[in-house]
Amino acid sequence: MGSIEDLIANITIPVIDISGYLADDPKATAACASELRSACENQGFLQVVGHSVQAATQKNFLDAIATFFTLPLEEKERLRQSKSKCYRGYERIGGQKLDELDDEATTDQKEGFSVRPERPLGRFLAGPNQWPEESAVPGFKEAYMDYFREVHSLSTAMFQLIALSLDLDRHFFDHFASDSNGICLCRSHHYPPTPPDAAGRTRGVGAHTDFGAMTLLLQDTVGGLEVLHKPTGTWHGVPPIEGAYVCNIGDLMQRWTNDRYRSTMHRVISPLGHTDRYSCAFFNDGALDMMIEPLPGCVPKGENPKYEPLRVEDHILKRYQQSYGAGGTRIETA
Ligand SMILES: O=C(O)CCC(=O)C(=O)O
Ligand SMILES: [Fe+2]
Repeated sequence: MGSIEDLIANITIPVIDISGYLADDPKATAACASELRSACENQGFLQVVGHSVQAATQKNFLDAIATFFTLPLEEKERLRQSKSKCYRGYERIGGQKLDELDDEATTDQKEGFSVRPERPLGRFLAGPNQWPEESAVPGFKEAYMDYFREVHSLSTAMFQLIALSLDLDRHFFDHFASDSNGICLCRSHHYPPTPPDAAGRTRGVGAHTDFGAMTLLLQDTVGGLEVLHKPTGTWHGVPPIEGAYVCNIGDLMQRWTNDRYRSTMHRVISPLGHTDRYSCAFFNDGALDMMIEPLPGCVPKGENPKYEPLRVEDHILKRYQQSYGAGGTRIETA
């Protein structure tokens, strides 16, 4: 048996090439489903390469968000999320606190911009997006929406692969992943660098698990995302692979699979020196009225499910209230 140091040194985040699956090759599909199953049952994190999102779409998008974040704060604040009544738009540094491990934690040192499917104002999270003037960041909205469409389509394909990995019908999650009332969120982030003389390591995003079912994260080449290996309590960097998606299971999917697939704690350490980091997380959390109850195939014979059925809206609303403060539904009208 190896030592604990060997174990820790050998912890890696698997990289899965899904090109064969996307090309409908049955053998490659079976291999991808099996690799995905193992990643979801163990680390709860993987990186996806050979996917369908065009490199040019990613590049235009990353360029567009970098330009957006250089706007003066007053201009970005005009699009602030709290004004939108539906969690869309700009979030200044410190707008969200995600650390579940430390009650005293400082707020996250990141700014963000959130876009969701365009909807009339009404239910929780429904409403119009907020955009800067076209002249302020030319091409921003178009680059964002092109990216949104492509990553949403990849997310649908990933849910089909998750279905196959659980020996379910390939289309089992289609309704969840592509419902026209779905509450997807495409949130871009900017992590300003920590000055070299700043004491300690700065929290970009505090330790947390994701709320929803599955996240697809595009990160640039700077690095800083770390994943917790619970048995040893050690943090492991997710090495940036240009163009790849970091894919992770969220709390809703952990519950759906009766704890078979893992929603793993992760955090971001701010970049040091003079480098800014940019990333974008795409969360596909189904539609508000959907019920999540442990999948029959995930409950061992003779055992009861570990969880009661749960409505997506009840779960997501609670997590928003925790991370944005008790006034999770607080609306600023100014
Ligand atoms: O920016 C990153 O690398 C991760 C962001 C994240 O974990 C989140 O938005 O939930
Ligand atoms: Fe996260």
